[in-house]
Amino acid sequence: MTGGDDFLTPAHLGGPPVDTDNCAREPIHIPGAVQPHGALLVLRADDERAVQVSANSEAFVGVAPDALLGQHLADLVGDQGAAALRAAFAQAGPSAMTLTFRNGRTYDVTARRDGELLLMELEPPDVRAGTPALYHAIRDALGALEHAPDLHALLDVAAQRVRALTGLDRVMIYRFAADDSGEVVAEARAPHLHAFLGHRFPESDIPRQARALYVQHLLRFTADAGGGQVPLVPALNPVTNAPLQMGALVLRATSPVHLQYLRNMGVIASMSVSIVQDGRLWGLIACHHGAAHVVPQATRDACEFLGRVLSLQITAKRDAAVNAR
Ligand SMILES: C=CC1=C(C)/C(=C/C2=[NH+]C(=C\c3[nH]c(/C=C4\NC(=O)[C@@H](C)\C4=C/C)c(C)c3CCC(=O)O)/C(CCC(=O)O)=C2C)NC1=O
Repeated sequence: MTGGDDFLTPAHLGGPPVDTDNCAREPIHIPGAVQPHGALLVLRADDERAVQVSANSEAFVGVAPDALLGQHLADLVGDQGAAALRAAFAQAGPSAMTLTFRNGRTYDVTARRDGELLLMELEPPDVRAGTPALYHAIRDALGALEHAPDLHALLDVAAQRVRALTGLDRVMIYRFAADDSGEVVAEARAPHLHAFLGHRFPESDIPRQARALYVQHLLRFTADAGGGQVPLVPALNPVTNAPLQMGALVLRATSPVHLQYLRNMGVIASMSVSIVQDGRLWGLIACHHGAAHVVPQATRDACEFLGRVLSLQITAKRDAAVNAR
């Protein structure tokens, strides 16, 4: 996804307010801000020096943006950390690691290269990362998905297992119809919550640019729908002279329109994992929580993995049903 004339100018660059008439053109991939539970550092690949950072950098790495811009990778994480990051930046996709910064603080870091830029997303470390309990939960979920007898049972199992893995209040399987409206076709929820199962929602609830982004990037997460957002400094990336492309970033600030939608539903934290079939968004694993909550990196990665397995199993169940005729 790029900027282009089919998107509005971002609000932080003087664009118009987003409303129900133009929200399908909201440039959600270039919000120019991150969610406050993490921090973003962007370095130029050529010289490994910081060129754009989130305004909350001092709270994370102990250096305010003005002093941080221009600093070298090794200044931030030492030579050993820099070597680990170089190996990560050389990978095709994102790499997850835990690093201790020069100020003595340790973070879960998601590192990736995007063209001429090196991106580092910092989040508070996850105590469950790499624990046997997480691996057992993933392995058990895999087995349950593979042994589901039909599509209906498969979707129920997926909702139950993601809820068990994350501890979120509600996990739904949301299936898109041909007209891109959708229906909640499976649900695992806390007993005190009313059911969304069987409810249908209009196409506009997940507009076209969001659906397009979600085919490319399989997981998005909002830790606190009332938590505000932290701008990038400077607003435009000095290497590209354009807004930073943030569609792949888990810290990407969520559309304010969607944040209002979540608050109206009494939902404070939200996560969804794409279910993709034949290159099209078949549906979502849509998760809600009634309080601000950070789903840790390792748990998010496990949910994204289960989403990929679910997509494959849906294909397998569909093909089995066709062959059984
Ligand atoms: C139980 C049913 C149920 C439904 C149907 C549901 C919808 C839903 N909307 C989502 C995203 C967005 N919606 C809008 C815009 C609008 N939404 C509207 O209703 C109108 C007012 C509107 C504009 C006029 C935008 C810009 C985004 C992109 C946000 C971003 O990625 O930055 C997501 C994925 C994100 C997530 O996981 O929370 C979900 C899962 N979530 C549920 O639980």
